[in-house]
Amino acid sequence: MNTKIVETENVTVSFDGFKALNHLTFSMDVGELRVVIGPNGAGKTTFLDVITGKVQPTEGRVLFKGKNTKKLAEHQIARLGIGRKFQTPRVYLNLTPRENLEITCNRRKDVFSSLFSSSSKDEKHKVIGLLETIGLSAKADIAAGLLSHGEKQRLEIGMLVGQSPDLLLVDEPVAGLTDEETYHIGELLLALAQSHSILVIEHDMEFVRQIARQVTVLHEGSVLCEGTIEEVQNDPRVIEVYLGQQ
Ligand SMILES: Nc1ncnc2c1ncn2[C@@H]1O[C@H](COP(=O)(O)OP(=O)(O)OP(=O)(O)O)[C@@H](O)[C@H]1O
Repeated sequence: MNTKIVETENVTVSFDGFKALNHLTFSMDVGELRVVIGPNGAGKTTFLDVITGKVQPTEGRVLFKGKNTKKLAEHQIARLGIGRKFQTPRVYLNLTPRENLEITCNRRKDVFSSLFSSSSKDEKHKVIGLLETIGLSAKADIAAGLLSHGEKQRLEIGMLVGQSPDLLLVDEPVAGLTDEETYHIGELLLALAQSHSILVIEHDMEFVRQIARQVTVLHEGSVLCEGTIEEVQNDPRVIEVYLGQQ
């Protein structure tokens, strides 16, 4: 059995000759929670784009659960078991959190049949469990548009989890959140990490300290260093290119 959930081997992504990723070799284990940090322009978003197939490597290869994703379209890679959370929440604001979750737990149906056909008992239980996990049971039946920014972020994370992905990619989930909301997102990711592989990109070092086990630092499209948060924070190279500027 392959113990790696995702691997990039010597991946380069060139945009008109500029290398956004430069011979990037990275891997993470099944079940791991990994945080990726790095200065602006280090290649963090491109790194997620190359994993999801939004961008093709110019050189090198990407493996998901041991399978080379080269020939696959973005939606096919998603179906292999990757859920991606973008920076801004993408939830249906006119629907309630419960309805938002019902739609995503039931991906084979379209939005209308999900809403107007009765869900099975199992689906209803799954949604109730997810509402609890994301801490929105008390707000399950109000319009999602009335939720705070942090609650919307938690709802979207719940929607991704409802699709039962093997790997969750989470891009800067706490940008623009209050300290309290940031803490809630951290606790949620830690709870989800007990049963999912999660890769988080983040700038907020307080948040990184809350959730991080293993940290990867990207710089100029390559891995600058990897280690525990203490190791990374004390690495002179990281202080020079990143932490010293914060
Ligand atoms: N489609 C593109 N065409 C040309 N250059 C690009 C493209 N996408 C990204 N780049 C460049 O590649 C480099 C890496 O970008 P990327 O967005 O991956 O960095 P990042 O680490 O996510 O930065 P930030 O922290 O600011 O979001 C940047 O210099 C960016 O300008």
